[in-house]
Amino acid sequence: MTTVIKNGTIVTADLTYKADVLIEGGQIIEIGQGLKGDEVLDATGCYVMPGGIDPHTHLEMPFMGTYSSDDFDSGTRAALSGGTTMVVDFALPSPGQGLLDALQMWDNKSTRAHCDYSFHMAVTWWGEQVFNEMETVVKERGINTFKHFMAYKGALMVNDDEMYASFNRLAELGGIAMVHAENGDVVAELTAKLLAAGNNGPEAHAYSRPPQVEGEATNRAIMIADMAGVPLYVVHTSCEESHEAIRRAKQAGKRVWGEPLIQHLTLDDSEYSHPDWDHAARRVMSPPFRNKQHQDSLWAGLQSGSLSVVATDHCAFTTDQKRYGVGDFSKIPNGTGGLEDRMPMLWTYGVNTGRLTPNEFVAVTSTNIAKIMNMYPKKGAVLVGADADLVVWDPEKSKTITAGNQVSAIDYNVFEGKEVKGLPRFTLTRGHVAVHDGELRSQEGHGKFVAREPNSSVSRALSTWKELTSPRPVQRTGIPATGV
Ligand SMILES: NC(=O)NCCC(=O)O
Ligand SMILES: [Zn+2]
Ligand SMILES: [Zn+2]
Repeated sequence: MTTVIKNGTIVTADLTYKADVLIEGGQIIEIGQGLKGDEVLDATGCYVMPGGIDPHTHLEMPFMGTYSSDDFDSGTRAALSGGTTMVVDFALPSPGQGLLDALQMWDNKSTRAHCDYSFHMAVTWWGEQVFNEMETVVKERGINTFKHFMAYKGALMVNDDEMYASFNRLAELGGIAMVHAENGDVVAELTAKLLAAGNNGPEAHAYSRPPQVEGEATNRAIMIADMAGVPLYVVHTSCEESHEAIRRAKQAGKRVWGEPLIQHLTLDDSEYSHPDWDHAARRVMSPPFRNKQHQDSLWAGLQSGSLSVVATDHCAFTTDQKRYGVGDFSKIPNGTGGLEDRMPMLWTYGVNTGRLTPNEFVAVTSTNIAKIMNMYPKKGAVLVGADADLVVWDPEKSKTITAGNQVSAIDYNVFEGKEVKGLPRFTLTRGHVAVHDGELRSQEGHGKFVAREPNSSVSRALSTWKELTSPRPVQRTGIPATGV
């Protein structure tokens, strides 16, 4: 059985051209003119692009006394309905739990996935077991990215010595270090001070995490990664202070990537001043939403290439869950949704405004992610032999985002009321048409785990450079005798 996408314009990270795409066995088998297939998808007036990859999701994640409400079933359905065909979720050991044990839990949850997925591993504590199991995770489980939380003190946070040890181990294994960059010690102090002063509403969450805590931690992580000789990926870059550190590092030749979220690009901190407690609490996430100047900085980063990808950090809690924090903002589960809306929101606010070209859109939503995480061109490409994870994008199709029509399991949407123009006509996951003219036809369990090899070309280049420039003893003649 073959499927052909006809009459569309292919848009990749570097090319735009008219051609048909023929698919068989879940892969692209031919690209050309006048192709024929058993099933025909008409892409007239549409762009045929690599499906979106969301490199940062938390599906059914145990966090702050509860579980995020979208699981691998509803979360991946939401992804597909918005044109995202792959998610990379975080396997998160609780402190003291082994990495392989945690991975087993994520393996069990992800059997319900409707689209392909992969995992990052989180390092939430440090010890011999973690050191040893990292090798198995990389070499046998196909996971090459490891996240470190510099915030959430007393829960997930790791200290500098632990981070340095883990980064060194990753450099040996050919992996990539990731960080949630906020200074957790300072956040804890500010939180206590705000609560003591009676500042307990959701707006105080933002006061407790100013841009400086993110800028400081980003810079610290960059320097530690440089000393360990490991590439670094900074998740949810939300402000100029963090972007500036990344920009400076890149200009100095360091291997660092920054990941803004669609929420930080399009929603600002005025949301926390809303008179309705629920409205503000639903938008509590870390880092918090920032002001317009920070947003401009993030957009400029995407345009110039100092920031590399756009994610969601999808970690959706219901209003009831958010209410755990009534009277104490530090108990509001941190996280927002966005899986379903990332692609249409970025197209509307990025491409339709002229901030991004369609090719740049593909780069930051898919291709750059596949390259950084070492799964290109299986994913993130429209090429013969690539997986047929594709979105047929109708730039004229529009809708108003509303929780009433969303796939996500929660009862609100942080983008409620936003008009988006640019939506999928078809979304294909390994050739299966999961969205057909707006109708969701996805299949539970269709999604497969995508293994990612270590030693990407960037990792290899960096280790070559570090080896070449490593400290060496000076060869001397005539060394004096030791004094007595
Ligand atoms: N970002 C957030 O607030 N929640 C999800 C966990 C994390 O990534 O920090
Ligand atoms: Zn985080
Ligand atoms: Zn996250």
